[in-house]
Amino acid sequence: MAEPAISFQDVTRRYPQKGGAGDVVALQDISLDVPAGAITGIIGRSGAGKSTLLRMVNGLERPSSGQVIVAGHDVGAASDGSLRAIRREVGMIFQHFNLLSSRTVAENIALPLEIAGEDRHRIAPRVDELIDRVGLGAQRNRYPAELSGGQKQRVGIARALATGPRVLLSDEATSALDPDTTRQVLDLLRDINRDLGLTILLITHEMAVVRDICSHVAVIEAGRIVEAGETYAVFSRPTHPTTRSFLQGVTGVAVPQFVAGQLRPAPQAPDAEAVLHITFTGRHATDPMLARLTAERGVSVNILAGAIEEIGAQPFGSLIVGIPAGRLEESRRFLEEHGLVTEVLGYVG
Ligand SMILES: Nc1ncnc2c1ncn2[C@@H]1O[C@H](COP(=O)(O)OP(=O)(O)OP(=O)(O)O)[C@@H](O)[C@H]1O
Repeated sequence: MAEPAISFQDVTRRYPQKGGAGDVVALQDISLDVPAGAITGIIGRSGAGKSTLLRMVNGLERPSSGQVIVAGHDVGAASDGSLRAIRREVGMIFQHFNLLSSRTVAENIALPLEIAGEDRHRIAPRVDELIDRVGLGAQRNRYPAELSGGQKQRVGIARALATGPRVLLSDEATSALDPDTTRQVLDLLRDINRDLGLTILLITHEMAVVRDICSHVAVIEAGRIVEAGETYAVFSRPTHPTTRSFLQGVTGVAVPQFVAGQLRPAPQAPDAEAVLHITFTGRHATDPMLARLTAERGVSVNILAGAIEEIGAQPFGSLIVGIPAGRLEESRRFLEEHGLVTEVLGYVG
């Protein structure tokens, strides 16, 4: 396998509390490889440790123990000089854009080049190229106050790309934007990833962002990574309750209210129905397996909720169905043998 762009190795970060009340453990024993050239999402709730993790990549935070390796450098152990070199390799964009209000679009984008001591004559053409890249030709000489949120984030992206980094960090970059603008900014990030081969590591609390652009995902909860892998695999077979709860919002299916109120952990009556969550993935996503279950095995299937969507370019379907409890095991075996993933949510009756 190719060398990861970023490697977190047994990283722990503690913050001492005032008054000697013991340490806050923001991150604990984090080990994670971020593949080069991919878009990786770290998803977690507020306070889970996302920002702390992201800020370690450019040395804004240092681990209490463990190592963060970026492009072969141990960031936590880096001297000020090598930290400057690492930061040229790592761009960052922010939820609230962090633009300088007294500078125009072009001047904001030029800033990192000026700081890096780039030759004046080389700055102008580079800024033009970046403005083109993010589609802000008409806004070149405007000030941040004259821009929409989406335009401001485009400036942020152009500025982050100015020094030609290999890694782009995104700190909730679309959280302050409306859904349409979010879509456009995510599309831009995906184009940049594809065209420049840039590694993107983003943090978010929205699974829709992960679904839409991340090839890899890690779920963080109370300072620990509870699940990680390729997005499609994690969406297909989530193993941790936190992942499942994040997925509920984006896979479009929830147990309907009239069923949820009656669900029990075990069947009570001889004619009870089992409520089954079925995930259809990859080449099986559009197979008519439920029709075959009925036709070939004579099992009646009661569809309660369902949706089919795309993750990456692959179809992904979720259905919630009712099946006679007495036929449950046989039906699950049939569906699983044909590549579907099933989970029993409970019983009605
Ligand atoms: N400088 C600090 N001093 C003390 N505690 C801190 C410090 N920075 C972060 N923490 C604590 O570490 C934990 C993780 O914080 P972090 O900001 O990384 O979470 P997060 O997932 O990014 O949350 P959010 O989505 O709300 O920004 C929290 O309990 C937070 O209170």
